[in-house]
Amino acid sequence: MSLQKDDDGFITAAAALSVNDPPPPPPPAESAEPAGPSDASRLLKSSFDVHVTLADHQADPNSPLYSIKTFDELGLSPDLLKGIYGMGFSKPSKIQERALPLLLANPPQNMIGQSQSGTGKTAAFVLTMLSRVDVSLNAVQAICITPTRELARQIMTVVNAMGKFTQVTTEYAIRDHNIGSKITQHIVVGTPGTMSDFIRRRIIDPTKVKVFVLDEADNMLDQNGLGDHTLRVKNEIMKHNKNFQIVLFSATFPDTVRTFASKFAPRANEIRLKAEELSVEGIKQFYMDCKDEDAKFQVLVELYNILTIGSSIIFCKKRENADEIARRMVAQGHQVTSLHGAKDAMERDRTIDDFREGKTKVLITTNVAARGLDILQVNMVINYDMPVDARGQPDWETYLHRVGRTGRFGRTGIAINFVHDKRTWQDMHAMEQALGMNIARIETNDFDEMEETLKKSLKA
Ligand SMILES: Nc1ncnc2c1ncn2[C@@H]1O[C@H](COP(=O)(O)OP(=O)(O)OP(=O)(O)O)[C@@H](O)[C@H]1O
Repeated sequence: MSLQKDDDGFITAAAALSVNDPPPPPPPAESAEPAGPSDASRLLKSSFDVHVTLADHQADPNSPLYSIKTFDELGLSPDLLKGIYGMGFSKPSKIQERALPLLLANPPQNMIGQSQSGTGKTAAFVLTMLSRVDVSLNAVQAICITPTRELARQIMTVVNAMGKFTQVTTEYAIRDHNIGSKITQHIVVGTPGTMSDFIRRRIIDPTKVKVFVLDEADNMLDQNGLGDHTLRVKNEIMKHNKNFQIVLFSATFPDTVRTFASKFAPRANEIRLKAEELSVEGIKQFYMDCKDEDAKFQVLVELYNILTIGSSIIFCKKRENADEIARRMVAQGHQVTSLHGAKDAMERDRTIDDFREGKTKVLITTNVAARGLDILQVNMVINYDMPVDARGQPDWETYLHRVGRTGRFGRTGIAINFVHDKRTWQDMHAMEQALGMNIARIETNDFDEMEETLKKSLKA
């Protein structure tokens, strides 16, 4: 087996896997307004009003946010209901309504759940973990793994907010987080490498684990990615305990991974989406035709000169590109920060916390931030480099996750793709074909038109 480090510092295994081998502040619940405006940069003031009509979306039968039930009907305990209502949730979304009765049923059943980005999958698996904990027993009973520390911290915020009125305790399994010699808290949330390390070193005793959750499950099972660690965690739990519930959630399940997922979580209840259902309606998608690679930076700067947007994320292919673009934008007077796997843990935490709180408004990053991040005020995503997989092929799953950082839970957002040569054109068309939608052109020579188009989309 050959081991290599991926772009974000994870050790990844190139060998095939066999299933038979043995606190940042919570995001505001209902507001899409940027938090805490500052005069420090021209990027910071938003001239756009983002109208959130959550009630309308939740009443529309075609929306993934629609449901016919209330949280009271989903079999949750009164303490958990208090936590949910305390977070400002009034009605379940479709995935919550459909998944929760299956997830909470006894005897426990495995679940493979798919739903569009920003539709509330986290609450579904967090409520499952919280519901299954026996608070009279001081032992790890639920384990959740997710690809990045940023996501682990975000999920923990949700666990703590939803579990606020329960006696459930929590701990992290992420790098550079201080823990004692033994974790006895009920729910542990972390990244796969650290989780498997903690189990191997007996910091976590897996014998009492009842629920094992994989968030961003397709990524966690990917044989070229984090699958090796994930399997190890599962096998450790299985050594001592045959009856635990396996819960897999993601917005995407490519066919290659789905087969493996079905073996990983046998006899699972499945909630699936068709390819044409994957796009989120509130996210308007565009492309900008740039003369060449160098011209992309000029277009980016112009875009930020004319637009005063809420918060935005710019995705690049490599860490070095993210740092370089950040450096050049700062030199031009823009306030931006970069985030990627080469930064140390403390800096990553500070960067994402500042961005979440609205202290910084532009995040330049790699695929480390492509999945799961839930920051409601993000209303623009830019694919400075189109996403491609390890073989250089257009990666539409990553595309969906990246653009899904905006348009959260019915909000509006725009996604802009930079294309500059035949190759990037082809990549963009591959996204259109895979997702069955059109990406509209934005004129790069006429800034007034550019501004008007984007403003209109954000207000739509
Ligand atoms: N029932 C609800 N009512 C109101 N808001 C909700 C509800 N459920 C979830 N939300 C909010 O919707 C946002 C998106 O939820 P979440 O992060 O769980 O999405 P997701 O489906 O996991 O997305 P992704 O695929 O990008 O990870 C969060 O801010 C969450 O607080």
